[in-house]
Amino acid sequence: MTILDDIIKAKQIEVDVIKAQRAADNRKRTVPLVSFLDAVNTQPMHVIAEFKRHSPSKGMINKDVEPAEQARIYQASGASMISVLTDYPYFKGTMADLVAVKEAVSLPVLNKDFIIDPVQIDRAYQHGADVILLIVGALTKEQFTNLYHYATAKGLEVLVEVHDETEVKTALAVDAPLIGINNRNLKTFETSLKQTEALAPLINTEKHVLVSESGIKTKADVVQVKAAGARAVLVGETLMKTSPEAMIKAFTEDLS
Ligand SMILES: O=C(O)c1ccccc1NCC(=O)[C@H](O)[C@H](O)COP(=O)(O)O
Repeated sequence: MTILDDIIKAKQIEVDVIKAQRAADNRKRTVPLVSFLDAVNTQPMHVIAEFKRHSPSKGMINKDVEPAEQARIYQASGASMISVLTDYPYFKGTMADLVAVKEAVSLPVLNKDFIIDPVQIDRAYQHGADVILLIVGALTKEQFTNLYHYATAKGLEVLVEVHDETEVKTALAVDAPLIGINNRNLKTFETSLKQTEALAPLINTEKHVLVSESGIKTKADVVQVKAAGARAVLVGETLMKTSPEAMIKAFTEDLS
């Protein structure tokens, strides 16, 4: 059993609750969809800045920071998208965090959660997400393919997260434009940028936008994954713990 197995088990219970409450929740999306992919060729490296209070690997990261304020700082500092973790049991995030962030910024907003059912995609859409995450390793190939097409049919963009060669093939089978390689080993929690270097050659990075996720701490890390073909980095802990202004600036400037 990995932490991902535990999270998915808990998610099934959450999905049952969402389904039970669905009839009472008639929230309509009131905000336009904002594309991440449309702006991807405007600069050599993008920062996807994550609002992440807590994590299974690190425990409490920052309980004091407020989501709308943090998102405004991320946007003003040059981030290209804001990622909001909405899982509560393991990350202490909520859908209210997502709504607060979407209201605070004009950037695209990624709903980072562990999606296993279309009701979660409906919920993300209703709460103003522009992009959702699908973790290939959390789904069967059939589940993944159905959820992928369900989301894109609603106009959402999908960040398809992979951990190994088989999962890369699954992402390529739907021709996913946005593929994230997660550098975190979900058994040991260790992060290694070698994961991006190992899997990137399997992906045509001219055609697919490659995101290197997790464990990005320094400018040297960004330079390393860029050399492997990444066009964006997804950064959580580093931006929640240190000065996000200086970090985002350093991660995006003087790169060609
Ligand atoms: O962060 C964790 O401990 C974690 C554990 C199990 C599943 C997912 C997990 N994190 C989700 C993420 O993908 C990261 O929040 C994201 O890539 C940012 O990572 P970092 O910059 O290392 O905070």
